[in-house]
Amino acid sequence: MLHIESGRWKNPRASHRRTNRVDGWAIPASRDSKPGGAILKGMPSRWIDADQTNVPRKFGPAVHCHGRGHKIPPSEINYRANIDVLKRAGVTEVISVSAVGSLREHLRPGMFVIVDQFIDRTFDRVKSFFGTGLVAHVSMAHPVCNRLGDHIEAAAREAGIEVARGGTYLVMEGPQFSSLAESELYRSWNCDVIGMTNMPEAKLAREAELCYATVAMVTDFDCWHPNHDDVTVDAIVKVLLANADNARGLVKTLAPRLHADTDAAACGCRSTLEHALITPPEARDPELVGRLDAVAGRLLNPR
Ligand SMILES: CSC[C@H]1O[C@H](OP(=O)(O)O)[C@H](O)[C@@H]1O
Ligand SMILES: Nc1ncnc2[nH]cnc12
Repeated sequence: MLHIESGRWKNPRASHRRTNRVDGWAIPASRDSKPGGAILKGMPSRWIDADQTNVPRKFGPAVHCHGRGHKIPPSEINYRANIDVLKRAGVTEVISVSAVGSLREHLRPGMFVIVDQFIDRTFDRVKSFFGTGLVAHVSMAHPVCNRLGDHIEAAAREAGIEVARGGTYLVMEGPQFSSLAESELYRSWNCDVIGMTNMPEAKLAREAELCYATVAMVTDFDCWHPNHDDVTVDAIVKVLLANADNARGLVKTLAPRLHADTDAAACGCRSTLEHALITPPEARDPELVGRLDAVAGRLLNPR
């Protein structure tokens, strides 16, 4: 529902120019294929959704991946454009704040879960920046940044938020919610929470060498719990609104911690492409190489 990605930028002025030059990934043709609303116009002051999150200005851009007014369904989000534009903006850390259903008794609505694994059951989304003309295989063994997870956990505890560290997020295609048989299947796979948006986002963030973490805000018990009603949008929105202060509190507490982290630059997430490109330089498609100037610029156009 409220889904933002935040990070820090190195040089807002320069990134603004670069963003205007290439408006998202793959030169989007329509307004809806552009990244989420808050980042559309490219002005740094508009990227920060201060009215929604009170994100301190220096913290960086916030992107509503469903667009303003929640008009874009999970399958239609241009995940590549969102990540590409964040990379162009100089963002280095992406934190996804996502509504999820709980698949576990102990993960109750209102709790925040810092997930550390995903099972990707989506099937109708483009999942890579790479492809014919330049093939890359990055590791997704550990899909989230543990360093960011540590900061989020510490910030949540400081802000007095009930938080669980670790958990597996099942990403379903949607937009319909799960059947009872599906919900039970995911529980039997030891999944902890379920949502519709974190894939391919986490994969693309990894390809773009961004640190990525998810704060999953539990809003419901999906449809498996005998003592709770089946999930509805109304119920989700109610829980989200009741927890908006916690989400704001977390972001506020987190921002100074991230800025003070002198280990960030050496984080392993920043070099995931190092041994991932398999197509030799002479066989690469120049057009694709050109489009990858932000995502893989560190390797393709070393300074
Ligand atoms: C509003 S119900 C379903 C919707 O909520 C979650 O979105 P997000 O991850 O952006 O918070 C879920 O994944 C669905 O897209
Ligand atoms: N039960 C659920 N299933 C899928 N996505 C969700 N987002 C919030 N609750 C959800």
